[in-house]
Order: sequence, then structure tokens, then C-alpha cells
Amino acid sequence: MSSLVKTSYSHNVASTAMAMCSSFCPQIPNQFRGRPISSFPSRQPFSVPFKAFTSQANIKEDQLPARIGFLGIGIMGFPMAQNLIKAGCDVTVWNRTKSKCEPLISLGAKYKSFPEEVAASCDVTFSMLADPESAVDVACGKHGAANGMSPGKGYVDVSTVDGETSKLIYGRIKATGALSLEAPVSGSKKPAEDGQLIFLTAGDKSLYDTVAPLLDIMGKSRFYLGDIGNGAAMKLVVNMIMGSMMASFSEGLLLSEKVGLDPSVLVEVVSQGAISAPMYSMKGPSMIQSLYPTAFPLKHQQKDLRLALGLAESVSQPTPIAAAANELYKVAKSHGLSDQDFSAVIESLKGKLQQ
Ligand SMILES: NC(=O)C1=CN([C@@H]2O[C@H](COP(=O)(O)OP(=O)(O)OC[C@H]3O[C@@H](n4cnc5c(N)ncnc54)[C@H](OP(=O)(O)O)[C@@H]3O)[C@@H](O)[C@H]2O)C=CC1
Ligand SMILES: O=CC(=O)O
Repeated sequence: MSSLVKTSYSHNVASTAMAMCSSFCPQIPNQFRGRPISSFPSRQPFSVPFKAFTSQANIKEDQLPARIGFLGIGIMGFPMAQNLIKAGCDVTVWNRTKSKCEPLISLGAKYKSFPEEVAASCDVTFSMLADPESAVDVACGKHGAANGMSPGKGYVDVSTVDGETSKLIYGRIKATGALSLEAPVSGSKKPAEDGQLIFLTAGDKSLYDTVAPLLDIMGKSRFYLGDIGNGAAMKLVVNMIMGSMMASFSEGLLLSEKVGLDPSVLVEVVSQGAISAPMYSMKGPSMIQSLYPTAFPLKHQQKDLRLALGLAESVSQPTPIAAAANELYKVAKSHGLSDQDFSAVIESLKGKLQQ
């Protein structure tokens, strides 16, 4: 299990921050200028948020990582890119629907018309796309990022996809001589806004080390899980559990109401016991009011269950609870709830939807 242990070492704050920044900064030591990221001296990953490092080590603005690309400016991509910009990074953005980039451009982001142009103009390019199809298209398609990749660059796909998709993207990027990392995130819209995401990474370790300060701007913790595909697998297992939890919670809310209990008291009782979860306390009150403001779109939760069931099938692991939950999300999708929050799955348990 050692590969699942979070990399977190505490040591000299100032010297580590300086060493980690050097690969992107204008202050790159002469002997490393123009050389690929992979040839830079290895750095120790660390667990202290980069924001904290910046103040403790008194690093100047112009020493923050530079030339970062961000592809996919949706619910998650927007706040992630925004946090990089606010931290002082030089960020270039692209989104299929350009208008979503405008607020980031106002904050100082550059814009390019194609993923390949972003990749060509940046040291490291992140992508945050909806699903396997869009992740592959943006990385490997006609004007995809791979066309702009070359030795010395890095590609970090933070979308939630299956391992096979991740391996495909990894192989295409590696064929250009660049480095590649999968880094799906756990945590929703609010954690993305607050820089509190959890990164589940796998692939090129040297790229992981290099982008660690950027992950620490966007997140609160990061796991390096080894071979490409392990990050995707971890994310799908986590979201399989989450999808089933939400379906089960929905049943409980509706049952409590039908037997004459106050569902908001149920939420309170659950929050005080061993099965408490922030998700129940956050989403319960609006679910009781049949309101589902979108943080995690229901269509993405169903996609994750579908991919997790495929993963389970590949190793003959029975997952009957996740399979049943998946059916509920499919019902909700078929009733037009795809773009609502995934907590709208409760609607599929209300008689009116099933008729
Ligand atoms: N929301 C959440 O709570 C979390 C989501 N995730 C995962 O992160 C990823 C993104 O989620 P989220 O930001 O919520 O989703 P959104 O639906 O808000 O954003 C999806 C992004 O993918 C783009 N996209 C979709 N299809 C295509 C395509 N064919 N070609 C190019 N671009 C495309 C969209 O572009 P356009 O704007 O043009 O539609 C948009 O930028 C998903 O994999 C999701 O499972 C992970 C953790 C939490
Ligand atoms: O993928 C969704 C999340 O909340 O994590």
C-alpha cells in the first residue's frame, strides 16, 4: 500500500520553495535554461500550501511559476485557472465556448484560439474537460494540445476519465517528447474556488514534482499514485462511493418525510453521528426544498458511475449497489436533470418521475 501514501515531507521552507520555483521562474539558473523540465534537479514534494510558502519564504511575485496553459473553463476549470492567475502565474486559457474565458482575460489571462496554440506557448498545460471524449479530442484531436507539445513541456489532465482514456492521452503526449500526468481532483465547485482540491495524480513523477507548487495553489493535498491509470482508478472509486451515498441519502430523506418525520431533523441527526458527511449537511437543506443548484452536474456523476462499473467489470468485482445507483442517475438524466446538481437524483425516487 506504500504507493497510496501521500507525499508530505517537512523541511527547510525557504530553500525548498526556491528550488521548486526555479523550473518556471525568470530566475532559472543559467545551467538549466532551455533544458527540458525533466533534466532539472529533483525536488522534494511538500505538503504546506504554496500560498503559505510564498509568505514564509518571502518569494517575490516574479518568482512564481510562469507560462501555464489551461484548457476547459467550466465549473471547475474556471476557479482553478482563476486561482493560478490570482497567485501571480502567467496563464493562457482556451475554452470551446470562448465567452467563458472573458472574466479570466479581464483578470489578466492570455487567450489562444486552439489547444495546440496554448500548449505551444506554455511550459505546462492543464486540461479540465467534461468526459473521456472531450478529454481525448482536446488533447489528441485535429487542433489538440499534443500538436503543440515538445520536449521540455508538460501536460496535466485533471478531468475525470477512465484509465484507458488516460493512457491514450499519456501515450500521445509522450510521443512528442513531453511529460504527462493525470491528476483528477476530488472536491467540487466550492473547494475549487477555495483552493482546497485533492489531487489524485499518476504518470511522470518528475512532472508531478515540477507542478507541485501549482497543485498547491489549487488544492489542499496531493497524492502521487504511481503508474498512469491509478489516478483515474482512485477517482472513479471515490466517485462510485459518492454516487451511492447520495442515492441512499435521497431514499432516507423521502422515507423520513413519508412516515411523518421532519427531513431537516434527519439531516441534523445524521450530521451528529458516525455517518455524518459534509455532503449531507451541505446538500440536504436544498434537497428538502427540491432545489439543486449545480456544483457537480448530475450527468458527470452518472458518467463516473458508468466508468466505475466498467472498471469493476474489468476485474470481476461485484458492485450491485453502485449499479442500482447508476440506474437512478440514468432515470434522472432521461427526465432532463443532466445539468442540475447530482443531488437531483432524489427526483428519480419521487413517484411522479417513474410513471
Ligand atoms: N463539478 C464538480 O464538482 C467536479 C467535476 N469534476 C470533473 O471535472 C470535469 C469538468 O467538470 P465541470 O467543470 O464540473 O464540468 P462543466 O460541464 O462545467 O465543464 C466541462 C468543460 O468541458 C468542455 N467540453 C465539453 N465537451 C467538449 C468538447 N466536445 N470539446 C471541447 N470542450 C468540451 C466544456 O466546454 P464548453 O464551456 O464549451 O461547454 C467545459 O469547459 C469532469 O470530468 C467532471 O467529472 C471533478 C471534480 C468535481
Ligand atoms: O467529482 C466530484 C467531486 O465532488 O469530487
